[in-house]
Amino acid sequence: MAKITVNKDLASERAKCEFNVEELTNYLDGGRENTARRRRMEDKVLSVKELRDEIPEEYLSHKEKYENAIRKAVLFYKVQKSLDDPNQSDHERIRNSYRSTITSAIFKDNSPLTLHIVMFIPAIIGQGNDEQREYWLKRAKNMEIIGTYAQTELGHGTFLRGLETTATYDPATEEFVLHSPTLTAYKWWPGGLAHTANYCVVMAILYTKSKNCGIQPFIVQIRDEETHMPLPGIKLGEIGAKLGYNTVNNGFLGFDNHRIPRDRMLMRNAQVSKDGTFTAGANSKLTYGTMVYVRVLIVNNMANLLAKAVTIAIRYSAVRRQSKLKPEDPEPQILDYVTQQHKLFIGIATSHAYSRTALWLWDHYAKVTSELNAGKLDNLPELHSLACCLKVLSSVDAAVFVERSRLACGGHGYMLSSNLPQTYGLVTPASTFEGENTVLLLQVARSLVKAWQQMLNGRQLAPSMAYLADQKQLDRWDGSVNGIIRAFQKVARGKLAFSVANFEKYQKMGLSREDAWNKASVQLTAAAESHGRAIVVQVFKTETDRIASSLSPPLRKALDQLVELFTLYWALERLGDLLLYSPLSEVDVRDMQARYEELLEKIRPNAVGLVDGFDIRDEILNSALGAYDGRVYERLMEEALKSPLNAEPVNSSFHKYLKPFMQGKL
Ligand SMILES: CCCCCCCCCCCCCCCCCCC/C=C/C(=O)SCCNC(=O)CCNC(=O)[C@H](O)C(C)(C)COP(=O)(O)OP(=O)(O)OC[C@H]1O[C@@H](n2cnc3c(N)ncnc32)[C@H](O)[C@@H]1OP(=O)(O)O
Ligand SMILES: Cc1cc2nc3c(=O)[nH]c(=O)nc-3n(C[C@H](O)[C@H](O)[C@H](O)COP(=O)(O)OP(=O)(O)OC[C@H]3O[C@@H](n4cnc5c(N)ncnc54)[C@H](O)[C@@H]3O)c2cc1C
Repeated sequence: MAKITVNKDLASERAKCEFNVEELTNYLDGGRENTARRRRMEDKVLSVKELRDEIPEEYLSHKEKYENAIRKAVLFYKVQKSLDDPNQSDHERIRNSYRSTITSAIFKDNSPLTLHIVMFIPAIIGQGNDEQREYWLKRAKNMEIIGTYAQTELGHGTFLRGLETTATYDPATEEFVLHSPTLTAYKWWPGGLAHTANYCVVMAILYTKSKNCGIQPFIVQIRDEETHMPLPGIKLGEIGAKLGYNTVNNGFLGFDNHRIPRDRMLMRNAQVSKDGTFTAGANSKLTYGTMVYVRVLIVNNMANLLAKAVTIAIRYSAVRRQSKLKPEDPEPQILDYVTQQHKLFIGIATSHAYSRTALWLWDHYAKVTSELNAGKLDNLPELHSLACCLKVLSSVDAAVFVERSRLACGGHGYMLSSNLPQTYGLVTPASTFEGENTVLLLQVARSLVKAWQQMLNGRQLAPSMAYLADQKQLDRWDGSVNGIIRAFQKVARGKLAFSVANFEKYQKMGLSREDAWNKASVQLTAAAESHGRAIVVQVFKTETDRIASSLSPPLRKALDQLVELFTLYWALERLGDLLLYSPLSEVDVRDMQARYEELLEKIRPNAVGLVDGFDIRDEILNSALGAYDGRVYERLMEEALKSPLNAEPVNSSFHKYLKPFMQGKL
């Protein structure tokens, strides 16, 4: 293997690191064997040269980007399949891949098959009865058919009960008639729907015996399996260029009285019999299960995308020298500016926080799902609330800290060759898709208000809300991590109590329950956000303590510093709340600020080691600024030279427009 020359600043950063980077990687992967397995997979995928782009994607046309993405998606799927361990259960396969970011090496803007894997197959698993699973899963998993999840419409994304697509049962032919009565009823957004999928799970309002039976899932063929032409009665297309996700092939879909057989309604929960009799499921919200699943996955996805962005920004900050700290000294590495450390170290800590939280949530999801399969529904509301609030917080934080990583790279962060703009394009839609964040916070608030009433009635609360029942005030400020976690719980409790009081006050003032809720909703969403913060700091601390106990002291120390930094960062961000709801004094604030600055200083020598520990390969980072060797300027120039405009010294537009214009001839 050719020896790589590493930028000397990066090399000296690596020499300074106080812990063993490989040990950190193994910790993040969940063990040495998992690291080895992940690397083997990456080696294998990256050895396929056809999966690499000859021309940077950004110089392709919209159409070429899609065609190139499909070419790679097919090949990538085959390589992945050849590495698959058939003995793993679906649950193990997903859990074991939580650190896999190899997809990013192939697609800068995500794959057109994402929705097939992430929603179509899970919808069949979650919504299909045994017979339907048997038939459709085999076809979907073998890629004999490609599907997506078609729920959102041009007129409605959030309000599912307001969807306009109808599925009307016709007992005479034992068929459902799918129809889009208006333009706003067109399905709009589903990934892969435009030109990739030939099937989809369509969420539509079921009518049988002239009754609205609510939203139900239907598996619908939309294109011919041979010719790929849209079937009669189906209008399909692409929705156009977007901020990101441009290779995901998001599409639109309209139905003109399109008929499908009765057995195409996914009938795990609710059923329609041959004569049109509707049997409701145990809980109508089980129909929303696919969304809960994806919300859980998003938390992990956010942690991985943030790890990528912060790796790029930290390495760049070690290489980049700018300005002067002291007049007599040379220009320092920008990583030596404490403001730069403040911008970036929180990104490292946040990626760890959500990576831990995602695993914790995934295990909780798996437990509740197996209960649901056994007919026990008691823990569904808590799971829904947790998935909503952790999806919201992880997506908001990832978007903020990815963008901050980009800004921290100055002008070069604006270059597509840094891969930071595209990474932002991948994190920011997560605040919208799978439930718009404000709307999901209102769902969390709804569950908190309910819990509050249960507490007042002396009933036991779900574990993640149990802290609400602790009525004891904090008698003194405890600035330890555990002390701050308790203070965050007091903040969440206090804000909830305040918003419930206002909600009730508005009703007493004569507002209807709905109007009072709307009027109190800014406070309610703030209480929901605080509840989420309390959960994340607590899970981050307890899970790190639990898993890191057997690590070497230097690594343990570095992880404890990240947990403390994360906790202090949010305490300082939420000073107003803490001053209102905890016995925090001005002196305590000064102490916290001093400790925060001390932590930045302690983390500084380990910063490069910490991001190296994420072990994200250059091919996955795809960044001129973030490569392992730190050849930032050389790579920026190499990438610049790939611009098609640099292929010729004089562009034809000079002779056509500029020259006549400058010579007054145009
Ligand atoms: C660590 C392990 C991970 C490993 C990872 C492995 C690697 C794998 C690769 C992963 C890649 C990751 C992902 C990245 C790519 C993602 C691509 C995504 C593309 C996007 C797709 C989409 O966006 S699909 C469309 C999504 N749409 C939405 O989310 C719509 C949002 N709207 C709603 O959900 C609802 O309308 C609503 C909840 C806002 C309101 O519904 P409704 O009006 O019907 O209800 P109410 O408000 O009246 O509430 C009634 C009652 O129901 C309860 N409830 C609501 N929802 C649920 C639910 N889902 N489950 C359970 N209960 C629910 C609600 O709380 C109320 O209860 P009450 O008791 O009455 O209070
Ligand atoms: C990249 C991307 C990929 C997507 N992929 C898919 C897909 O594969 N399949 C699919 O079906 N959908 C998909 N979607 C659609 C996505 O799920 C919706 O955009 C999302 O659910 C939000 O709905 P909306 O766009 O209708 O927003 P709206 O609900 O119209 O939201 C607009 C504003 O109104 C506010 N608002 C709405 N309702 C309330 C309320 N009750 N209280 C307070 N405020 C409210 C929101 O907070 C927001 O500020 C995708 C979207 C994106 C961006």
